Amino acid sequence: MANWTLISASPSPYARKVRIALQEKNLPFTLQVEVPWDSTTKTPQYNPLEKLPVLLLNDEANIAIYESHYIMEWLEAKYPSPSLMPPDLDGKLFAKKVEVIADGICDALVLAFFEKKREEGMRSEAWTERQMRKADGGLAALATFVEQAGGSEFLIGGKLTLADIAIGAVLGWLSLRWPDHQWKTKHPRLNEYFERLDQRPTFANTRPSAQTITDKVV
Ligand SMILES: N[C@@H](CCC(=O)N[C@@H](CS(=O)(=O)O)C(=O)NCC(=O)O)C(=O)O
Repeated sequence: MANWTLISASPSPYARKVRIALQEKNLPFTLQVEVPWDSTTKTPQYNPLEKLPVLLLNDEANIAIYESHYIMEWLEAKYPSPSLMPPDLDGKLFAKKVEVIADGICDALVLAFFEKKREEGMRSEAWTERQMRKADGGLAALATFVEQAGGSEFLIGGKLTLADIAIGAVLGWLSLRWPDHQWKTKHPRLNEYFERLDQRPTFANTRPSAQTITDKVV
């Protein structure tokens, strides 16, 4: 096993999925915490898209794996046990669909977050409303999935999968970055599912925290 490094950011919901998966699969790694929005970040050295998470294999090939859903797929393919995917094809595809929605909520909220950082008079309310609408639609979909799972601890097949990790990551980030968002009130069962999931040790020890962005981003 090479000594792996995960380039992460303290609030990152995308990186948190990978942190949880690496721990659940007992794969040791060093956490390298960065502010990807500052010029100090190392991400451009490894990812042409200049985003984290980036998993550095630090081996002779000096391979960098990036894009969180791809890192999750890569880990599951290379280190299938313990598995973080349902055993059946439809279950696997559903878990990936849940990740698409969870990541999509994050994508929309990141866009809304930076729109709000634009100078007065430069912000587009219509753009922000569009992003918040996508996030609310995604949250409603996740709430429906949780309702359909009938209050079970895990979304699919009675065990932890990618679906739970993706949902836990977005809801943990929402709680940190959008504390006034009313999703907990609007979707109480989704919140109950999240609160229980977030007690799992690999969730409890990867909870997001705020970062200070120094550079002017927008
Ligand atoms: N689709 C990517 C999104 C990753 C992403 O947006 N990362 C942010 C940091 S965080 O939002 O996760 O904290 C980033 O590196 N942004 C820098 C940039 O977009 O230039 C993934 O899933 O890995």
